[in-house]
Amino acid sequence: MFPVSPNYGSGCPCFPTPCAQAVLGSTSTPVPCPALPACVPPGVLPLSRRPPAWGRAARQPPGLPLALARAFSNNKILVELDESSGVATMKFKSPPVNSLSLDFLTEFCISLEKLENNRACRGVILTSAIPKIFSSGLDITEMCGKSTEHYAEFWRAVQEMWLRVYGCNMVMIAAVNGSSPAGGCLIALSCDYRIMVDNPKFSIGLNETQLGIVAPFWFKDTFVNVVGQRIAERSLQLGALHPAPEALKLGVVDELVPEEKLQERAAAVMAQWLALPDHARQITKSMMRKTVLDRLISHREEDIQHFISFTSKESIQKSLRMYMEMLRKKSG
Ligand SMILES: CCCCC/C=C/C(=O)SCCNC(=O)CCNC(=O)[C@H](O)C(C)(C)COP(=O)(O)OP(=O)(O)OC[C@H]1O[C@@H](n2cnc3c(N)ncnc32)[C@H](O)[C@@H]1OP(=O)(O)O
Repeated sequence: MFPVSPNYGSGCPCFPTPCAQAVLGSTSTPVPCPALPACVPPGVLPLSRRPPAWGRAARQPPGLPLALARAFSNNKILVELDESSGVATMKFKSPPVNSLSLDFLTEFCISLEKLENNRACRGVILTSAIPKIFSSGLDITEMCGKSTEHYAEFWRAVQEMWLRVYGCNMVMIAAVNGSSPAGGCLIALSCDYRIMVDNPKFSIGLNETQLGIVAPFWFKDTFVNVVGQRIAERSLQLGALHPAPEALKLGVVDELVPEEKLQERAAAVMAQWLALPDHARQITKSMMRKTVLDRLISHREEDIQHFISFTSKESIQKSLRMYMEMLRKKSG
C-alpha cells in the first residue's frame, strides 16, 4: 500500500479508505488532501469524483507522474490504460477466487479513482485474470470472528466500492469470464453492460440467502434496476445462481460470447458506448441511478450499524462458519 498524504484524516470524505488523491504514489511530494469541497464536483453525478470530461481541468495530483496513471499494477488488480482508445482494463488477480477482501476493495477503489482522475480514460472493462472465476463475492473471512471496528471498516469499503462503480461517470463494462456469486454479481450489475462467457458451468446471481444472510437494500435495488421486480424477487428469495444461458434469458447479463471472443467483444461494445457525447450519456446515467445512489448515501451510517449488528449475531456467525466449512470440505 502506498503512503497517504500527511493531510489525510477522519475529516476526509473517503476516510478510512484513502482515495487516489490521498495516496502519495511512489513520490514523496504531498498531494492535496481530498477533504476539499471541490472533491465532489457539483451537478451531474454527485457520487463520482470524476470531473465531467467537457470542461474541468485535469485532477491528476501534482507530483504523480502521468506514466504512473497510464499503467499501474498493485497487488490484486492489474490496470492497463490504452490512451489511444481511452479504455482501461481492470483485471482482478487475487487467487484463489478473487474474493473481495478489505485489501482488494481498497485497491479497487484507489485504482478506479486514479482512472477517473485521468482525462485520457473514458471507459473501463472489469474482468478477471483468474481462470473460471470472475469474483467469489465478499471475502467471508472478513465477516467471521472479527471485531465490530473491523466489520465497520469492511462494510464501509464494500459501500465505497459500489458507490464508485454504480456512480461512475465513465462507461463501465463487465466482461464476466467465470463464476460471479453475490458481491461478484453486484460488481457486474453495477456496470453499464455485462458480457458473459457462454459456459453453463459459470453462474451468476445474488445467492446470499443460501448463506443464511440477506442481500442489503442497495444490492436489491441494483438488481431490480437491471432485471425488474419479479425476477429480482424470485431470484433473491431463492438465492439463485443462474448458469450463463439462464442469466441471459433473465436479463442478468446482456449477452454471451465464446471465451476467446470476450475481450474483443467488450472492446467493440465499449467503442459503441464511447461514440456518444460523454455529457449526454453521463447526465442520462445519473438520472437513471441517482435515486438508488442517494438512498445509500443518506443511510450510509445506519447501513453500517445494521451490518455490524446483523453480522455479529451468533446465529449469523454460525451460518457463515458452516458455509466456509462446506466450501473447505468441497475443495478437499
Ligand atoms: C448483511 C450481510 C450482507 C452481506 C452480503 C454478502 C455478499 C457476499 O458476497 S457473501 C459471499 C458469497 N460468495 C459465495 O457464496 C461464493 C463461495 N464460493 C464458491 O462458491 C466457490 O468458491 C467458487 C464457485 C467461487 C469457486 O469454486 P472453486 O474454484 O471450486 O474454488 P473453491 O470452492 O475450492 O475455493 C477455493 C478457496 O477459496 C475459498 N473461498 C471461496 N469463496 C470464498 C469467499 N467468498 N470468501 C472467502 N473464501 C472463499 C474456499 O473456502 C477455498 O479455500 P480453501 O479450502 O482454504 O482452499
